[in-house]
Amino acid sequence: MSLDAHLVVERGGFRLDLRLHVAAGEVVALLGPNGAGKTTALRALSGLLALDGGHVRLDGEPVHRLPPERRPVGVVFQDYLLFPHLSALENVAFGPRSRGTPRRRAREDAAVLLRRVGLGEHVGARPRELSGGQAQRVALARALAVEPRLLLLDEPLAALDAHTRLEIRSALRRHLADFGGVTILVTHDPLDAMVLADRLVVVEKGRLVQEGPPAEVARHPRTDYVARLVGLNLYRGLARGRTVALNGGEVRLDTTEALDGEVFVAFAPSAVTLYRDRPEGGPRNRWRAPVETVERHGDRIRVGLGGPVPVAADVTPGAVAELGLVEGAEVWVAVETGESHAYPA
Ligand SMILES: Nc1ncnc2c1ncn2[C@@H]1O[C@H](COP(=O)(O)OP(=O)(O)OP(=O)(O)O)[C@@H](O)[C@H]1O
Repeated sequence: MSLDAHLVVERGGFRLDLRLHVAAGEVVALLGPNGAGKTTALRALSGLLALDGGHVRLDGEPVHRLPPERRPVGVVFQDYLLFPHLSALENVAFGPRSRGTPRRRAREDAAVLLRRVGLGEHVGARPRELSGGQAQRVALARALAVEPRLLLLDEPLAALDAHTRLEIRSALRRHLADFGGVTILVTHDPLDAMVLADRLVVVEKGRLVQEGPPAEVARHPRTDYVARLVGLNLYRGLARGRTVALNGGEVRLDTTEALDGEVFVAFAPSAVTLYRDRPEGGPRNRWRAPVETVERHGDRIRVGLGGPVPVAADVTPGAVAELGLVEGAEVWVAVETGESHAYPA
């Protein structure tokens, strides 16, 4: 079971042009900023939007001319779209019923699926009687009930509170591991993507800008969006040996990799140290910058700095007081050489 798709869709001034090749059992997360075309891609795959060009093939068989209800595709929508007047069991049995499965068989299969997602006790419940996490699992069971070859998940955990999200994320991971077809997941949450996906596909302005295993993408972001997503500072600069000139040479960074030419340099906000006074040592990897933002980030404080090379730094709450980190204050920025790495642009 594999997916081979070339999705070309025009919507007003927007054009999606995206190629996707996904192997059986593989989970691909589609990521991208707002308006990048992720939902458009899912809708085109499910058949809710017609293609203006390209194709969708499952196991080599073209399905893009089939109406949505005849495609071997299961969808979990962001808000689940469960039928409010039907029980959990009837919601799950609905798809197979409308595809011609006899009522009794459809209900038996639905009961098995609901047990599998841990809802054996709730088969008779209406959606309003279910918690967010339970409704999410009904939606997943409903998508799996049509025995899809392609499973599409649109922000499947977005409607859940943080605690439930954690629990459902691990449950979803187990269900996806058992699913033999192709899964495509749209999410804004980097953690969902990192935990659930085998491969990330990043889309910006309707085009693929980067793809790869989550760890690889996280280590080597190629766009500002990806860098922000994985919480790294990212720059383009000119490398000569182990030194990279940023912003035309005003700021120089030493890196562990020796390279020549255009490179990306990435480092985590935790690799940045702030000082009130000029730190000792040579001229590299330190510069003066104004504080622009100060925000809580987990148990650290993330400080946004302007100046020649805008940078995010993570410091302790104590450092904020000690260094007087308020908007407009000027500090010295130093980047730990061993923690910044460079790779060809
Ligand atoms: N019904 C529509 N008619 C015309 N253009 C649309 C329509 N829906 C979306 N678009 C345009 O298509 C583009 C892609 O939208 P899409 O919803 O696919 O993005 P997305 O990546 O899913 O964004 P988000 O993360 O905000 O959900 C946007 O630029 C949007 O303006």
